[in-house]
Amino acid sequence: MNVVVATSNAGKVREIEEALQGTGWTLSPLGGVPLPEETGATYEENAALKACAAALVSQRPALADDSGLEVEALQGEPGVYSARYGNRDSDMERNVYLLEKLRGQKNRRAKFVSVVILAYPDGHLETYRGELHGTLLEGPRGANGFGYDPLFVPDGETRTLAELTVAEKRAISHRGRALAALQDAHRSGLPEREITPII
Ligand SMILES: O=c1[nH]cnc2c1ncn2[C@@H]1O[C@H](COP(=O)(O)OP(=O)(O)O)[C@@H](O)[C@H]1O
Ligand SMILES: [Mg+2]
Repeated sequence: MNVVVATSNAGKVREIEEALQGTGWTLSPLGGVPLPEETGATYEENAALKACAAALVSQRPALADDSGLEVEALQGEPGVYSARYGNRDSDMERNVYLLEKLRGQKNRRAKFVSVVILAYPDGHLETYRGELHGTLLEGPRGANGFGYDPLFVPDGETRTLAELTVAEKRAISHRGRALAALQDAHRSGLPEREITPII
């Protein structure tokens, strides 16, 4: 199967390529296809917007991830707005913004959520979800990964996500789990597919 990876986030591309290595699928980059604005209120809606747009334009199956960090002490913020949190332009600035919001806060619990959608040009959608629970540090550690990885220590780990290799992160992460569920569904024959007309 030739699948378009509907993201321009280099960190996600790296993780998706590593996770799907064993599938035998050919993964194609988005190319110049512009992704729609994320106007949805949920990860599911945003992932569907991105995957459907890419599937329609390319006329091939397309895979999109919409994800975010939900912080307990901030009532689930930044959630679906993680990519633009505080209107800051870079991962580093968003990490600084988050640390400021959490200054003096004892409750550092948070979780990552990833929703992966595989959309087909005929309008079929497959949806997979993964979560990763952990705690947020008071300063960044590590240089791997992307986004909020340097602040996040998964439960059962002493290292941040940014101190793990791509394979180590995949084995436990929200995105790794969603992508593993996708592979399981395809290994055991094509899954029941939810039929949602795109147009
Ligand atoms: O695995 C992760 N590690 C660290 N941060 C993540 C991870 N997954 C999602 N995020 C954060 O949530 C945001 C999710 O962004 P979104 O899925 O809307 O679009 P994007 O693909 O344009 O980044 C990321 O930009 C990042 O800040
Ligand atoms: Mg989003």
